[in-house]
Amino acid sequence: MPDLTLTSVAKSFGSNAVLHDLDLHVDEGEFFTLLGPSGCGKSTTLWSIAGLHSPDRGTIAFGDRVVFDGGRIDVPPERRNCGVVFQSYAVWPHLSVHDNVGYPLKLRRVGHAARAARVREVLDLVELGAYEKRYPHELSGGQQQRVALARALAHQPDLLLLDEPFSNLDAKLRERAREWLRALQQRIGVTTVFVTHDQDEALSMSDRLLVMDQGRVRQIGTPEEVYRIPADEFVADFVGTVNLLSGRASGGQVWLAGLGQPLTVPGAPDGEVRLGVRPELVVVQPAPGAVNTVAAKVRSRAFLGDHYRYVVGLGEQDLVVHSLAPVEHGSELTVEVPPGAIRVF
Ligand SMILES: Nc1ncnc2c1ncn2[C@@H]1O[C@H](COP(=O)(O)OP(=O)(O)OP(=O)(O)O)[C@@H](O)[C@H]1O
Repeated sequence: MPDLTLTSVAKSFGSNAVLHDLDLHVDEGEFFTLLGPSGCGKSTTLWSIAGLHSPDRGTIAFGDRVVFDGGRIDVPPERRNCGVVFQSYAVWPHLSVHDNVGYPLKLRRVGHAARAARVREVLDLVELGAYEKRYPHELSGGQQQRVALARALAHQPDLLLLDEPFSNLDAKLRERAREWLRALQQRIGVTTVFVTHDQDEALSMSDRLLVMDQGRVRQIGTPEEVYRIPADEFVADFVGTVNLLSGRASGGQVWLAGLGQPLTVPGAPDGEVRLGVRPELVVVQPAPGAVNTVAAKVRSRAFLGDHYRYVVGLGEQDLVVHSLAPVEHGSELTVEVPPGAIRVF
């Protein structure tokens, strides 16, 4: 399986500049996710890799095979050897499961016997071995989506490209489909680029992910890196929930408006600062002697099954806190904002 490299890829549609000199590298066999809000350019990136869009500039290479280089090289999609699955599975309604999956092989003039054997092999891989003779309307949404995946894998693609493949599935099915697809990808080891705007999907499935905003890379990292050490406010806010607090720093102490005591924030540069704090890292009812303990009033409380979500007043700002500890609405409590839980932006 080749790796994938995009260098300075730029793309505009008319006056709308969609990709700005995008650089990315996907390792061999890696599950790499493009994550970002609607319209940020994820699909345009994926389509450029597949050869369905021609960028204005830049290079795209699969291993050492350059498939796009400015105006000089532009290998057509059918010769890039990608397997692509779109949001709408686009299985052909008039073809049986067998013929849908065998179609890319037929295009490549694979003989009848070899084709039938490979179709059986990939249908077994996606656990649809018993459905070969059925037609798409006789399958559930999840099964149709697996037919689309089998079709994308039939010709042993160099790269698997998935554009929001789960968005038509309901929440429960989507969760199962994630685990199943990730396990399958690991088993066959195909280099995969996955597009989603769903942070849970990106965090739970990826080896690494790229957070994108308006056609630019905000951060590339493992799920843990992106969640725990977000590069900026945008990433912190887009991936997970974060409290963004404004304050004034002086000598490693940050004063928040309306709070009668500073928070200790080692390394905070003097002047106006923005702090990011994950709700689950705030401690309710801290141990005696803890640093950064403050009195806070519970402004709202919601029970979410596996934890409570509180909004507490921290000076003039709100702080969202996730905790297992039951506390009454309106009560005064002490919370701890550990220095290690604070990111300075
Ligand atoms: N064929 C096209 N012609 C003109 N503009 C396009 C075309 N395809 C995409 N765009 C524009 O490019 C921008 C990026 O679109 P793209 O589909 O890549 O975003 P996305 O991040 O995949 O969004 P979504 O999650 O909604 O699919 C949008 O402003 C979109 O309107």
